Amino acid sequence: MRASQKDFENAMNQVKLLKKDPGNEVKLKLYALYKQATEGPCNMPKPGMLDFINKAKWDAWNAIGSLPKETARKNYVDLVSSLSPSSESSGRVDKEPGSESVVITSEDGITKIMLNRPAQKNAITIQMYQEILSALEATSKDDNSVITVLTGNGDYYSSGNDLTNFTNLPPGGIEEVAKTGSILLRDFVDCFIDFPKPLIAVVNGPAVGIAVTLLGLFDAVYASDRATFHTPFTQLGQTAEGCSSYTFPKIMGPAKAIEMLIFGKKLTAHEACAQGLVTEVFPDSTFQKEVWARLKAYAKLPPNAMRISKELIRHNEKEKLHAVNAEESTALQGRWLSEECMNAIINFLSRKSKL
Ligand SMILES: CCCCCC/C=C/C(=O)SCCNC(=O)CCNC(=O)[C@H](O)C(C)(C)COP(=O)(O)OP(=O)(O)OC[C@H]1O[C@@H](n2cnc3c(N)ncnc32)[C@H](O)[C@@H]1OP(=O)(O)O
Repeated sequence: MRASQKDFENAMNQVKLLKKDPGNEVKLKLYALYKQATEGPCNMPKPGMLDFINKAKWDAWNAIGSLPKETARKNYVDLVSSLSPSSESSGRVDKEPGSESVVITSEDGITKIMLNRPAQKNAITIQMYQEILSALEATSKDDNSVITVLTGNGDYYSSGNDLTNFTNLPPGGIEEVAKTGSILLRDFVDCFIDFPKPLIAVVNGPAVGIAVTLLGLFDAVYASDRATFHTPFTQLGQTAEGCSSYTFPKIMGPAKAIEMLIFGKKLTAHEACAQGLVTEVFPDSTFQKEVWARLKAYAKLPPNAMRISKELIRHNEKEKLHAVNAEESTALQGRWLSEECMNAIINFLSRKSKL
């Protein structure tokens, strides 16, 4: 059966109302069929290899070859209807409660900042960096907030930087991404260096990259025995950040820090605790119960005494930490433009069909 122009237009509207993201592969198929149905065979010059998104779109469209417009229109309508059970097309586009990527809650003097992209292992997007930064700024000024906790929802604490942060190229290209990324990274880490109240990491599962390095700036790190600590910077053509080039050698000595930061050795929770990166490890079965009971008790301690003690312990290091952060952010800006880094990201994203 043919699909009419009206069917095609309805299908286009239905796509906008889908509640669930159909995933990149399906979105590329939809794009390609739409272009074929409206313009015919691919007529655009092939985008450059670093223009990830446009290249993926071009590849998808070009792969359809000379499929007739009529057939592309029908395939588009069929594909949309396979994605749209009747409950999907009710027209409501409200966000489901709890669907935010960063969930911030406050109770009993504890501000909890929870990374909430469990399906992506809590990989941190640009928007999430900004939201965490704003939450830290707000909670540092909130008199009702005594301690602040960063944790993850699901089986991971966080898989670190979302590697697709590098693929959505603005008009200024990869250079602009590297420059704005470096500024954001510096501001983000500065905020952890300056945070005035007790800052606790509740590491509920594996941690990767920046989720690990930042731990050197926390006041206590409680980990489930399921957690692991992995900084595969060299494998990604990147370099250390989060002040870890300074804090890790101080915490665990240069020999152990180098194994992690240069060679990408992954530590278990017990190993990280033995190295001084983790304060205490708990069995996963009782982790949440034990840790939150302890944090509730800590949050009842006199807040000003805790704040002043933190200042006494940390203030001598602050200037040094800001300088290290600036250096690391500049080094990474250069790394993000390197072939080593591009190839590593392309490898990850192609493995995950994200290109
Ligand atoms: C402003 C910029 C600041 C930058 C600061 C610099 C920071 C640097 C870093 O943090 S470097 C570390 C970067 N992270 C990684 O290299 C980890 C990459 N991910 C993995 O290696 C694996 O996904 C895993 C080991 C975390 C988990 O493996 P597995 O259990 O096999 O699950 P999947 O791989 O199937 O993952 C499920 C789902 O999540 C997506 N995903 C996971 N991590 C990331 C990520 N870091 N970036 C983007 N997407 C990620 C993965 O693609 C899967 O998605 P899919 O289901 O395929 O749609």
